[in-house]
Amino acid sequence: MQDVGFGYHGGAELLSNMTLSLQPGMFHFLTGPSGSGKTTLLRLLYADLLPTSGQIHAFGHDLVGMGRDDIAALRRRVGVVHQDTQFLDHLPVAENIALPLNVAGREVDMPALRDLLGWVQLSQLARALPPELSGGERQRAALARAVILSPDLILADEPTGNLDWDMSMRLMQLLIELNKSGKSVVVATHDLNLIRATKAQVAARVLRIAGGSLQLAGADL
Ligand SMILES: Nc1ncnc2c1ncn2[C@@H]1O[C@H](COP(=O)(O)OP(=O)(O)OP(=O)(O)O)[C@@H](O)[C@H]1O
Repeated sequence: MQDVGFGYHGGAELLSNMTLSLQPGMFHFLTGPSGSGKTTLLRLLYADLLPTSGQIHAFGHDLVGMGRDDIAALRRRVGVVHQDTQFLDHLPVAENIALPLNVAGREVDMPALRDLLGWVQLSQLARALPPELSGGERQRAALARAVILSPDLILADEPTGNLDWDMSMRLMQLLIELNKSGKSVVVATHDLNLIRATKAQVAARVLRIAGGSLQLAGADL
């Protein structure tokens, strides 16, 4: 993104002059105080919001002025784990995870789905309904759903928000594995301990939003 500015409803700019390049295969943290605009920046990255000024290019396309089909194609290359994960509560976990395939009009590859459930350690809960899951299980299901279309970029918004330390690190481990397999990962979090623990395992770039601008955080986290 180049010189991006954004304000909700055409109001005052929440984010200003943001220039950012997400490198393929890199792990990024996005940090900053509550209300600084982390979720807003992620939403700009998957074209859920359009910038008020500046340009955003993703996978060689300019997001501003993109048609609906192009945006749908872009979204298939970006997996999002939302802060407040929503599931269809009447459908079992496995079917919720497979939903993006159905939406994209693709066949469900059952062995691949079983592998994915195993990877997030939810095999035993494949037939459970979402309200029966713990917070950590929900977040792992959300991650599985975000990666089922094999996206190139994974955006996770406070994915460990309500989880205890062990469960947070388990989830981060999955994101680290994805990154090591070549995916770009962006994790929004204000948990500096989580950032430190992750940086001990993977080279990560830490970006901080402060006063509406984006800065590269130093080693002094
Ligand atoms: N849909 C919206 N309409 C108007 N204002 C909004 C909207 N969504 C967010 N905001 C405002 O924009 C600001 C940034 O919100 P955002 O959710 O991006 O911050 P954040 O850094 O992700 O916060 P947190 O860490 O608490 O999740 C806040 O002041 C928020 O009230």
